[in-house]
Amino acid sequence: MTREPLRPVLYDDARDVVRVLDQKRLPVDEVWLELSTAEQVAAAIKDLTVRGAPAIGVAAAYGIAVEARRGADVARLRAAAELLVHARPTAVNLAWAVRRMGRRIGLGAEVILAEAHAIRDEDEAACRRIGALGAPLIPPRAHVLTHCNAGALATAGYGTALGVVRAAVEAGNPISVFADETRPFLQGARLTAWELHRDGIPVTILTDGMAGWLMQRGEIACVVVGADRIAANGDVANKIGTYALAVLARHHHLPFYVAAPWSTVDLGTPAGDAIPIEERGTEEVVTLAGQRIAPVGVPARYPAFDVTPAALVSAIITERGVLRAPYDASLRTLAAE
Ligand SMILES: CSC[C@H]1O[C@H](OP(=O)(O)O)[C@H](O)[C@@H]1O
Repeated sequence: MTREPLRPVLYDDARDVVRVLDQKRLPVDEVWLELSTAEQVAAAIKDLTVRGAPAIGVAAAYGIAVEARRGADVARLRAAAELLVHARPTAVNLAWAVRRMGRRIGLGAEVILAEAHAIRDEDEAACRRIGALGAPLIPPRAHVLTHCNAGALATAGYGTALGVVRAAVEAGNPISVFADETRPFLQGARLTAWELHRDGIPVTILTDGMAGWLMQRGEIACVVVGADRIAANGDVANKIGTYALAVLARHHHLPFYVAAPWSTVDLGTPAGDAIPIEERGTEEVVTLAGQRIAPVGVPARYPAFDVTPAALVSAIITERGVLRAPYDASLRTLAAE
């Protein structure tokens, strides 16, 4: 059963607030927060209240629009843009959205809000197109492995990797999903499982590290993940753990697909080694639901993303088309269109 489409970032025109579904609270509580300043939106991006490359771009766009609608002058709007663009470093969608909004600063609140709405609407349309182009790649009755959450919760709606899943199901392919829990924020166990279960799509949670064994047993047909930044050579930054899945998929001769809107492609970054990788506080690693799980005094690491070399990517599914290697050429060709 498919319910009301899930859209995690909305704008209330009547009350001039940005409404975000608090993804720290899912799946236990569905809590909507109302944000009225750029500072509040930046904080919500930083603490993963709203997360996912396209979703944080949409949130930042509305963070500038809400300031404009509440009377901010050009100086304040530029300060808001500067604050928001630095909220997280890896997902290029954030900088892309803020840069696009920056070109509207000075043109009036209605023009600015209309641009934010356009960014939101275009992203959901891109996700639906990605789904339509990606669905035919999924084998009949496949068990699809995904990592983190590249679903409606990570976008304006419908999702990228989960958009491919949704479109395959809508096309009548009775697939099911294995969702890596994706420590430490548990985007898979908490968010992907919640949104697919909500849509009646079969989903099974795996702990991180199980996928290799299931691949070895022939229980996984393909991998479909999202992306936070795709470099000009096709290298892909995505949630930490993605690279390991790409290596395993290659070892087991399984397709490894990346689904992302064109706003995630960054032709200004030549290769993956130039993508800034966010290092988050290690409190998230040594605690689980607020409970300490590691000895005090033992250090931890938390790079929030890794980079999968283009050579391990079977195809990049965008709304402009399905790209194949060599990606430097295929990305350049689509950019020129
Ligand atoms: C559709 S992009 C989703 C992308 O963003 C996630 O990171 P985070 O949850 O930290 O924002 C992850 O890398 C997903 O693939």
